[in-house]
Amino acid sequence: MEEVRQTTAWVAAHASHVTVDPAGIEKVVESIGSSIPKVEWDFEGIHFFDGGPLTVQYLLVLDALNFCFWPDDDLDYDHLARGLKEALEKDKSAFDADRLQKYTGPQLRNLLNWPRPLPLEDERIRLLHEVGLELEKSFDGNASNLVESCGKSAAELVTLVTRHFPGFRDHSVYRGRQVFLYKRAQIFAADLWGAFKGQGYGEFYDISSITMFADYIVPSVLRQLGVLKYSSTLASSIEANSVIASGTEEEVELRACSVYAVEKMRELMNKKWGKQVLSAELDLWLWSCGVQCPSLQHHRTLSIYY
Ligand SMILES: Nc1nc2c(c(CN[C@H]3C=C[C@H](O)[C@@H]3O)cn2[C@@H]2O[C@H](COP(=O)(O)O)[C@@H](O)[C@H]2O)c(=O)[nH]1
Repeated sequence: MEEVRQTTAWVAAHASHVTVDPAGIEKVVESIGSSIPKVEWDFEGIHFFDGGPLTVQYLLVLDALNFCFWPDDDLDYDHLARGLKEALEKDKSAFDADRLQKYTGPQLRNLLNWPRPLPLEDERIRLLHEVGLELEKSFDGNASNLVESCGKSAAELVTLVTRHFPGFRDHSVYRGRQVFLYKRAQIFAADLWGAFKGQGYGEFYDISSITMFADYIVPSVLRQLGVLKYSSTLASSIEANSVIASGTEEEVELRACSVYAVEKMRELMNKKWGKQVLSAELDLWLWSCGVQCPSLQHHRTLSIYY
């Protein structure tokens, strides 16, 4: 995760479309006071949880598919989390490694009870197959074995996930440098931590090493709060709902500056209030604000990473 912190900080220092405003950070930190509003993991009540290895399997499948809902106006993350939960409740073997390798687009739609093709459906299927194949090859079919092999380290879990599953290697090249975001790999660790309440499969001694999860909701919340400022051209293209191509300077800056800004928020909170705040907690609070405010316009990038 040090790579994520260092490379996103470099982008923030060289960015020309997105600025992180220290005064905006100061204001937000002042306004929330010494404790961030506590948001419970699964505040929506949409996730599968049985307290055992099947939950780990569910979360890996969920985070393998946790990206790009916006091209369909009616689709959002809730549909995925709830759809996969209901599928698993109906059929406990739905996410067995051999089954994951065989799903087709129409079968996935059917599983999620979604009436039309999903955005980036072929990619979703490719990633499901990848997860099934690698689980079978290296982890006896079980995501719980993957988690057990990380020695209760979230950083090690992210390393293992990105080493074994190429689809989780979320990075970009920005002005000749490689930038690491690892959004879905990190959110998998945070989801385990949240679902298992820091115990069992969710026990990580270094959960503080996780950064925020660079998606399309949190940047728009940070902008609304005055933490991020956009150039006028970037602001107009987001307002016009134009697609911002994956890997462009604008897109990388939006994501990297969000990671950097949340790290700065947490540093300031630690300094001001002497409290260890986790980026994962700040993230969940910011994300929950964003999804409760559907009028917030977010950037639109076709990407398998978020
Ligand atoms: N930064 C950040 N991004 C997150 C999440 C989550 C869900 N986390 C769950 C974990 C426990 C909670 O109870 C949450 O349910 C999804 N996303 C991203 O949002 C976007 C979907 O938006 P919309 O199209 O409106 O549904 C998409 O990029 C998706 O990848 C998060 O926590 N943080």
